[in-house]
Amino acid sequence: MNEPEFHCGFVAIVGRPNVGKSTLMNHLIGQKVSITSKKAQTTRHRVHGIHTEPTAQFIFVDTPGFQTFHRNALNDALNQSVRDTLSSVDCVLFVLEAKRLTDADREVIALLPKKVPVVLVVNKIDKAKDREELAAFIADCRQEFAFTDVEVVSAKHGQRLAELLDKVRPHLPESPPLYPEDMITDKSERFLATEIVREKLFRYLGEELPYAMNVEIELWEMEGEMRRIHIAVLVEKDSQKGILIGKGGEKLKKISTEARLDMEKLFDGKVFLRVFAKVKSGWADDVRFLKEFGL
Ligand SMILES: Nc1nc2c(ncn2[C@@H]2O[C@H](COP(=O)(O)OP(=O)(O)OP(=O)(O)O)[C@@H](O)[C@H]2O)c(=O)[nH]1
Repeated sequence: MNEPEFHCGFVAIVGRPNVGKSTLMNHLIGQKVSITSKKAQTTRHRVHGIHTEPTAQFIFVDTPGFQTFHRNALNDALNQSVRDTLSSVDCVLFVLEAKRLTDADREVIALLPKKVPVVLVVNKIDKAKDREELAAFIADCRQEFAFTDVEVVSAKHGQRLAELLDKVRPHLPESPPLYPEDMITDKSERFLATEIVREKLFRYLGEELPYAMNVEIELWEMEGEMRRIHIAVLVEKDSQKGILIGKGGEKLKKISTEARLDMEKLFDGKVFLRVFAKVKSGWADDVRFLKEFGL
């Protein structure tokens, strides 16, 4: 008897910040690997999540959101990285929030590829239950772009995700699996550690957080079973450093403690974590520096 055909391919998830891309990817691969928060722009790096079935493997690429307000080298680099991602995948999932089509969404639509199938994913349908309104919304969206297919989902509640996969599967080329079956992510512990710190920064600094901020690992050592980790938070100005540290160092302490607890859970071992602020003036426009981040 012949072996059944195997299909394997890359799927990009795009959309403006906050539409639910990370939540969607986490549910599609069945485990939390990308950090979500209420603030925009938490996933700055390209990451892979993998979903393997008996005859197919979906390799998801989570792309950064778009920043429309601060135009500098950092954002140009982010947009370029989105374009590069979209031209190199087998299928694109374009995510929208149900009944919300904004100018920021249209900016993303403008970058959708013409030669790659694009499935429109209308997310957060738990917040938009009226069927007729939803149908009218989808019809409006179809005026904006020639989507290959459409699916309505609730990423957060895991609704209609199997149906969504059914619409992606036909676009995966015939190929053996590229990753081992039990692998759900190719992100390293180091990357996950910086994502955890980034999430805490968003949570505790909120609107005060400068967008041009990054997180860098300065030290990563194993001491027996314990990980010793030093993480620098790069800010542009001394004043931002002050905001980050907080009165009597309270804020940074809280960020650091919570990040450590999350890391210990994720890595299943003891962590000694030091998080500190560092001023790197004008770094957002320094493209050479960005390259060190793989952007
Ligand atoms: N009600 C509802 N909320 C959702 C759903 N999916 C995601 N969210 C929420 O929307 C917010 C943003 O979700 P994320 O997954 O971080 O969004 P993102 O598009 O990855 O955002 P960026 O990383 O900023 O690009 C979070 O508070 C999620 O809990 C959904 O199906 N229903």
